Amino acid sequence: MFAAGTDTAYLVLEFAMAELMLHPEAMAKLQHEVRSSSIPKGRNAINEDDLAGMTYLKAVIKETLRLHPPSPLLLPHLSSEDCDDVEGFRVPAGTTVLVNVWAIGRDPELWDAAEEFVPKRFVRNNGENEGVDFRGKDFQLLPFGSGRRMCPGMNFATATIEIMLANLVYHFDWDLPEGVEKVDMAEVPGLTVGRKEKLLLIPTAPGIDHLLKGY
Ligand code: HEM
Repeated sequence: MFAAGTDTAYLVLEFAMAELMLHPEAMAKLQHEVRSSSIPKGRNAINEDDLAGMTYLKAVIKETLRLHPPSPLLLPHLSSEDCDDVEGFRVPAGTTVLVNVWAIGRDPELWDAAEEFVPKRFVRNNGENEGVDFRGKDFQLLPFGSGRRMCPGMNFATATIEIMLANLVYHFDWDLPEGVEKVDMAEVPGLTVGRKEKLLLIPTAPGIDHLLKGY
């Protein structure tokens, strides 16, 4: 499960990079936030200590998890008691229940511009992160599930994705390979959903001034 969880974190990272390639204004905003952070002298990579103020980075990851939850139906659950009325349905004890968090994340009754990648929906006017979170309390955003069986790797996974994404956009600018016009967002359905095509991108170092500023 540990290896599977780590692979899942890479899936999210790949979807985040793909969405950022499709939305250059979001990539520019993220790079601005990450490259404006002050990294202590003698260190040239972003680490966990630098992430606290990076609200847009966190919003990009939340928005990626909203549109691309890697486990779109969570794991199967079993109802332990009779539930007489769930939106007009009776669910007897012992029923296998699948929760479609992919559909909930794209429900236009719950989200404005539900199909669009809009990270700033998770940033408040004062620059802090918007209250809706994926920690299992807000039922419109459940990429890690909710309750007793929710993902125990959530904090590890999000910290890993934040650090990897921050460093990728801090150190490099990214382009599509020659001849490729647009990132293909086709997905492979399954218990976990990944991208159909591998994401191929070309990194270029944008000048190293921002890396050297601490030296
Ligand atoms: C972005 C990355 C990840 C996502 C989106 C994710 C999502 C999930 C989901 C949806 C579940 C099922 C929850 C439910 O059915 O209510 C789950 C279970 C689980 N996850 Fe993760 N996971 C991630 C990373 C990780 C990592 C890194 C680890 C381990 C270090 C991990 C360990 C587990 C375990 C052990 C369970 C089973 C918990 C149980 O059945 O009680 N996951 N995860």
